[in-house]
Amino acid sequence: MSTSAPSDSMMDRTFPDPEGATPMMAQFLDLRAQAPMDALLFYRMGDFYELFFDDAVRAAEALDIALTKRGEHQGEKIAMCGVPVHNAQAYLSRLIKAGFKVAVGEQMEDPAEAKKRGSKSVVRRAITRIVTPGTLTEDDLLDARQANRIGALARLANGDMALAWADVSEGLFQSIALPADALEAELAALNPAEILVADEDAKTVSILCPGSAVTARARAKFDPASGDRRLRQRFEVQTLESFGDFSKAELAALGCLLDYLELTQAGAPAKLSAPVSIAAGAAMAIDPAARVSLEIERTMSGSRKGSLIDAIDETVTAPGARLLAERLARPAMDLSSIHARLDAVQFFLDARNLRESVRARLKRAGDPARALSRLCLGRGGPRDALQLARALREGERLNGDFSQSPLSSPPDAVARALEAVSLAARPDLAALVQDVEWAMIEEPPLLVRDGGFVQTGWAPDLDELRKLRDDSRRIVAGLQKTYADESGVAALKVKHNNVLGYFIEVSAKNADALMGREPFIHRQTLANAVRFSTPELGELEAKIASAGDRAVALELEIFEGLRDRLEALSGQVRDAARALAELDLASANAQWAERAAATRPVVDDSCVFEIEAGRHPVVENALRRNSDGRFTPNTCALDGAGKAHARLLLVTGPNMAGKSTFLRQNALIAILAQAGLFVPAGSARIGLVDRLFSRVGAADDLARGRSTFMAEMIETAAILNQAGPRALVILDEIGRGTSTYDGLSIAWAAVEHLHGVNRCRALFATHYHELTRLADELEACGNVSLKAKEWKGELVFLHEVQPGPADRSYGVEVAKRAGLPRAAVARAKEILKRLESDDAPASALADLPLFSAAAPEPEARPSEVEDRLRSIDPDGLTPREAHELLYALKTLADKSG
Ligand SMILES: Nc1ncnc2c1ncn2[C@@H]1O[C@H](COP(=O)(O)OP(=O)(O)OP(=O)(O)O)[C@@H](O)[C@H]1O
Repeated sequence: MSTSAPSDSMMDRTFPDPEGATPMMAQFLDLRAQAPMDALLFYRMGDFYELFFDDAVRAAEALDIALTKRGEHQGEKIAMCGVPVHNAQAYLSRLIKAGFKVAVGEQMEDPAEAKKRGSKSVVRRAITRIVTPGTLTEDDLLDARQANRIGALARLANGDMALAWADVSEGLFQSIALPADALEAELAALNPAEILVADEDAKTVSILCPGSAVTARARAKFDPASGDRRLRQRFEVQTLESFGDFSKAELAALGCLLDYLELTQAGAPAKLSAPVSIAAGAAMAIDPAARVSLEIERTMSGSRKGSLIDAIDETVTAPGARLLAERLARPAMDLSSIHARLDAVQFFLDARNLRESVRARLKRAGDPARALSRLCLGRGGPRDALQLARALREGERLNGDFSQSPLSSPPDAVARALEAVSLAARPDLAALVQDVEWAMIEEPPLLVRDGGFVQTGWAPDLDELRKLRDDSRRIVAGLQKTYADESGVAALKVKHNNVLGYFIEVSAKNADALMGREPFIHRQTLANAVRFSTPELGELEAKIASAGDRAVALELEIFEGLRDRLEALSGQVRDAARALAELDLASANAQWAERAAATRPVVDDSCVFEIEAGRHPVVENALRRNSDGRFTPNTCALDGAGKAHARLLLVTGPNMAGKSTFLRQNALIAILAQAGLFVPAGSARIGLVDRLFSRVGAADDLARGRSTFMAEMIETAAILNQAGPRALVILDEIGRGTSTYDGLSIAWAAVEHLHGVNRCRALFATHYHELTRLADELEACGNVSLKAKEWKGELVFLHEVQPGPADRSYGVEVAKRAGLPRAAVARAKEILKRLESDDAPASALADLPLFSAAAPEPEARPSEVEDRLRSIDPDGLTPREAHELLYALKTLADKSG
């Protein structure tokens, strides 16, 4: 989602002043002045949201709806467009996706109320919400399996930085103080839908976060002291110390974020958990290039299909899937939590029956965290409340399943999650769940507005009103027969509409039978029908309407009561929702481990990286799907200390032999292991990796005006400057985008630097065979290569990693496989032979005759005359044009002649 397009030009807009405006237009302009300039204003008028002036022009274009005019203001017609309220969500969604924000101006009173103040008075309206990409809660505006984060980046005058973020749909509220070199990695991990920055940082951040809507805020909004005050007020504490130790920059970022959330929710602020400060270094830092090239959450082309997460995700709930994404975005650095998560997966792998019952129960649990947020924001309906109760009920049943299981007690992480979903330990919540389940019908409506969701038997008063309403309706239905008998018009019908209420309708030819006769009162004559009312129908109408209204009001009251109780227990509900997601993720990873023969990694504080029979889950899946044979597992052994194994391995081998796959699979295994998940390998031992760098696959970074080579060098520079001894570095063919000698020298120097200065674990794939000599000179540098062999003149890749360097590169054979014309392949072989036979390649090239024996056969190409002839449409030519064309063709033929 990119918002830069609309929002850039939105800030420069102006709206007319209210001088001489009609009362309604004056009210519109007043609301318009209150709404942020970068938002469109939806102005509620009955069943429509109307947009005026520049808002209307932009919305009509973005939504492809009619732009009309309505009255005049200061002598100019007012542009207008509108969207129906009942369908507003769909339009909102399109506008948000197109990068707009929308301020919603609602009617705050019944039009009848306004009339009481005088016939000219305008219905009171107020902005109740500003819909922005980062503050959505509605299911149909959100991706169920993806978190929706809003971030705020504070940069203080002394250079200190912090990032704060919230997930309004889940209530999460966190911050982290950032060293400058961690900014890019943190932003990439967060991947916010919207990010708030000070005006002057907006440009830079929109480059760093190309997928996020960047909202510029005044620098004054990032003030640590007012942030501190705002937070204390909001969370009703004297000091924030009990929540953690926040840096000034964190207070500035959290404060700005809270201010914006309050602004956008217009006085009904999102229910947020108390802020949590995340320690810098608590997660493995993954640089943005690595995140993209490893295709963790989505592929380079942007789809989830084909990504790591898509290959391993076996979760059965959306919150479980979001938790998986969160774990992969921030693999942990804390050994005890990694081990606890792995214990949970191991438990579910062993306890197959329990795993199945957990998964079956969770499938019914839905998305309680998002339902709770909607309810707390006053946007939730009966369906949300019931879904939430059902989720909590399933949690309770899970406790029952576990207590009946003959297995030994579950590991800590599972036991804690079970405790968090135990209703037995929470009597208030248990009572509430029971009440919601009782009060609601089996399939309640989405919205609370029209009632009809409270179960018969729950509230006697409600039943009474409904009975009154239904009895009256039955009497009305009975009256049709009575009136037909009385009037002798068998075809007489009792009908209902909003203008007349209940009425009698007869055809024009039967009207005389009722006209002027008691109790019938003539009301309307239409072309084919005549309508009558009776006092009795009028009375029943009033009774039904008032009983119906009172019944709906009572249902709303019941709903509000349940909602208030849920809100009061929101902390417990949120913990339970999180625990259900934990159970989903652990059991899902066990499910995947069983299917994909993944194993439990050993993660410790050593510096080794020992993967035996490792696989790339995505490539393996693709091979299986296309029946392209089996994935060849490969072993990788590194040791940061340079003792047990090499610290840096040079990986050589032909193109297409599997070098990039080998590099990537090892990086992915490190991420999975520290995320607390099983890994696709025979066995794995991983000493904690604090930073993962990867430069695999060249890509232009046109947004930043960088060529492929420049982008590659910037990323390589970042690695050489930042990688510490705990880092894992994956480098693929650096130096390729420049001349051979330049490239080779850069690659050479990079290997030496990584080996001697960074002293980190590294895999370095290269086409420069000269580099493999470095293994003899550097004490902790080794060679591995991917096997290939020639068989009956064809190249066969074995995809097998073996010790030692590759003997040659086979590039020309790969080109042949790719379909390079035969003549070009022959020519390439010829050139290669010369180059390989000579020590000085430049002179070898100079010797090569420009048109050698292997000169390519000219390929038959259509002549210019033929091309021209093909482009002619004979039926479309006038005789004169045809004549001229004939001459033109003749000239062409003579020229090429
Ligand atoms: N271990 C493996 N087992 C089976 N097939 C593999 C394996 N590794 C790679 N392949 C197959 O080979 C293809 C090419 O792999 P990869 O891109 O890793 O080669 P490469 O050596 O990096 O090539 P280049 O040097 O051209 O970038 C993959 O798409 C996959 O189909």
